[in-house]
Amino acid sequence: MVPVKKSGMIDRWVKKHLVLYTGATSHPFILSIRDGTIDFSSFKRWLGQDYIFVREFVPFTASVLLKASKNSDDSSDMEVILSGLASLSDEISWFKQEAAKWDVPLSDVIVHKSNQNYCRFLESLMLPELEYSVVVTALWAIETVYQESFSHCLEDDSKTPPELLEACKRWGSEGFGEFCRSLQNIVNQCLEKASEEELIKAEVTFLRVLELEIEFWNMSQEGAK
Ligand SMILES: Cc1ncc(CNC=O)c(N)n1
Repeated sequence: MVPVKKSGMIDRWVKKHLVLYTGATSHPFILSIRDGTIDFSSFKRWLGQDYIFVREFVPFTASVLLKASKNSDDSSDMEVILSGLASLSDEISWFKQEAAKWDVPLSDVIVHKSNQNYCRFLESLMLPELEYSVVVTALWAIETVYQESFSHCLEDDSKTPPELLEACKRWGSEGFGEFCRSLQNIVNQCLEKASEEELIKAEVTFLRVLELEIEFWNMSQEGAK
């Protein structure tokens, strides 16, 4: 049997699933920020819901860190994931400040169904039996969707409202892009060593993240349904 070449798996998956990937990274919600037509009530809805999501994302990232420390032979994996985890502390403070600025009461946000589904998915990935290769793929995908999305709002010809620039820079800037590329290298290395079964699980997980991200943007744009 001819062995399947597995290097650069992420690039290949992105190409293979380009329609879904673009659906998540150039969603109408993001395009409405980019062209300045966004309805601020949508932004406020996103803000309140994303704060809830990020609070759940902290233990998820911690669980990936734990698996990196046990499973990876490369200690730099742990350092990259730790830096991501550490930056979430600042991110939570930013959400609180931003919410105060926009009069979004974070204490009584009603968790929307799409957000609940996403948080439940994160919980399922925290189970100890889930392989490091699968969960680090999810981490990469979750971070990269935000990176690519918000970077569109910083492009030269974008008309992003000044009030939203800080949010866009948080994820769209070069620094966060560098972090996502480091994650991508980790994932590619991991997948080179993964079994065929793990590869399939990781690809399915990648696709599920894209779907959940699209649903999250839909919810932000369309409101409670
Ligand atoms: C729904 C969603 N996906 C990805 C991110 C980015 N990661 C951490 O902030 C996020 N904040 N929210």
